[in-house]
Amino acid sequence: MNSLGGIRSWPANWRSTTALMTTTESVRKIPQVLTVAGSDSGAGAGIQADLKVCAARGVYCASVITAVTAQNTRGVQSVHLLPPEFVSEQLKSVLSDFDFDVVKTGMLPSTEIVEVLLQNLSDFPVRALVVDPVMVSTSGHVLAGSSILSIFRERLLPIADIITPNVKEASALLGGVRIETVSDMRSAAKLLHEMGPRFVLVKGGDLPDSSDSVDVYFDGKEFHELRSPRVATRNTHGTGCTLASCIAAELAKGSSMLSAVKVAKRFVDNALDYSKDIAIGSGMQGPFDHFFGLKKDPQSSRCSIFNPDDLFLYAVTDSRMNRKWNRSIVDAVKAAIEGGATIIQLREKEAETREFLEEAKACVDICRSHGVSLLINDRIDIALACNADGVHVGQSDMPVDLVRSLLGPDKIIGVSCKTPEQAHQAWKDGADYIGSGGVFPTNTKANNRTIGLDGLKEVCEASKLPVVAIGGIGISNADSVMQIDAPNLKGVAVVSALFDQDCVLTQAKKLHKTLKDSKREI
Ligand SMILES: Nc1ncnc2c1ncn2[C@@H]1O[C@H](COP(=O)(O)OP(=O)(O)OP(=O)(O)O)[C@@H](O)[C@H]1O
Ligand SMILES: Cc1ncc(CO)c(N)n1
Ligand SMILES: [Mg+2]
Repeated sequence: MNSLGGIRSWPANWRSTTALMTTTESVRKIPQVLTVAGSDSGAGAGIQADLKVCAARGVYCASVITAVTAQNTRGVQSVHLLPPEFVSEQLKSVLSDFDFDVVKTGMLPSTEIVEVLLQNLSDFPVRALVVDPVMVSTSGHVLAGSSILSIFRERLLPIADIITPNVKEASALLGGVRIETVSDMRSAAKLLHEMGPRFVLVKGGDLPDSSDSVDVYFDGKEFHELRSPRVATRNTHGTGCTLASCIAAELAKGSSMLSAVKVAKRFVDNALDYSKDIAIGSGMQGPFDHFFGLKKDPQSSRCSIFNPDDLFLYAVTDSRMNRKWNRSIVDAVKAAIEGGATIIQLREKEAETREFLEEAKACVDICRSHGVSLLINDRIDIALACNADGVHVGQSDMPVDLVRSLLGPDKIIGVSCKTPEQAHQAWKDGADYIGSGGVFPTNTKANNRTIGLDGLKEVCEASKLPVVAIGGIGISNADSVMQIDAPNLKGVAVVSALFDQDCVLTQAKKLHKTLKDSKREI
């Protein structure tokens, strides 16, 4: 938070105390969020959504209620504001007792209620503040009138770490500017950032005529467009509250802001998709199910999300080669990382499951200690069992949308694609990157059609996802691959060039240098 105390080290290395705390025998602190918001009797949005999201993400959530709404899937019938003094009693009660990592605000329906919130936050400083400036429900009902605009602009936004207005709210905060396109959203995010919040996310769920659902994130320097296919469903009641609470929950677990926002967006996508056909209530704004991922352990999720630049030097292991050179997978992986590999994939086609699992666990430990992500080829079961960072699948392996639903929103998924159509499908299905090739002929994969540099370029141009090139790439031709002039081509994946060699470390270093040099030339 900006002026109310708390820490100021966003975004680089902020970690909640919870994430850093070691557990002792008798005390285990779990991440804690406080939501200050309105009650929705239909339980799709407001306090009820916040509680469900935090529970689904493995985070404790306390709730201070600012208003009670009579609301269902048809709309808001009535709103009852709680007396500001009583909101203050609730705030004092929990803030003096709990050790919150993050405070998230939703419906703050009057200036007086914002005043008591500000007073309590200055009495009890918290580590981070997420402000969802709720003003109008998607059904069109006013939840906080224009009287709150000036205190929002002057006193609440400047102390927020992130604000998450939808397009109507962004427009209201900016005095009524028109926001009808993604470019308008970018301009709005920039202007809102000037009001003082450290990060801005303008949500595009309600943007007219867009087939993708696009949110615009601005950190004061760079914009990120977070884009996903729009889910065709009437069950979108509470998406905004869900997104902001999920951001708060991820921050409480120790995520950086951009990771938190990306995971939250994917959480909303997954929940909407999972619940698109459910029927609750008779109106046009149905709620959705936040617990689609109940089977998974949210606490075990990684703190940092996929960084496309990690595809730079992508090392893929091969058991035959390791046997030939008489080295273990673990030694091969260690040497590759020491030589500069930026991501590792274990590709074990013949290994016994038990043996593979043990090796994979050992590799996870090595990779974690070096901050390098580890993916498993094809074997979703092994990836889950060893808590790898993700998987890489081929076109005839398990479908990517199913892999995504099994692994949840925060694992990395890569998919091999030879054509623009496959690349588009990979994006639609929720992959994080594509591997494209074989670029050149290779002995590693027999009978594999090569696509050449032209084919690679065509796939890169069609792909909304970052691309890593694969197939017959080594020190002699890596430069020609990197020179194809595609901004989303992030690196090369290699097998023989590293592992069918006497010294993996030396080859990795050489290849890393080659890639660095060719990057400099581009
Ligand atoms: N049909 C959809 N498919 C995919 N994502 C969606 C859809 N509708 C909304 N979203 C996403 O949900 C999040 C919330 O966006 P939205 O703009 O609807 O917020 P809001 O209007 O504040 O929500 P609420 O409906 O709770 O008032 C955003 O990440 C947005 O992109
Ligand atoms: C109580 C409440 N808060 C927020 C929203 C925004 O969706 C809503 N509809 N109801
Ligand atoms: Mg909406």
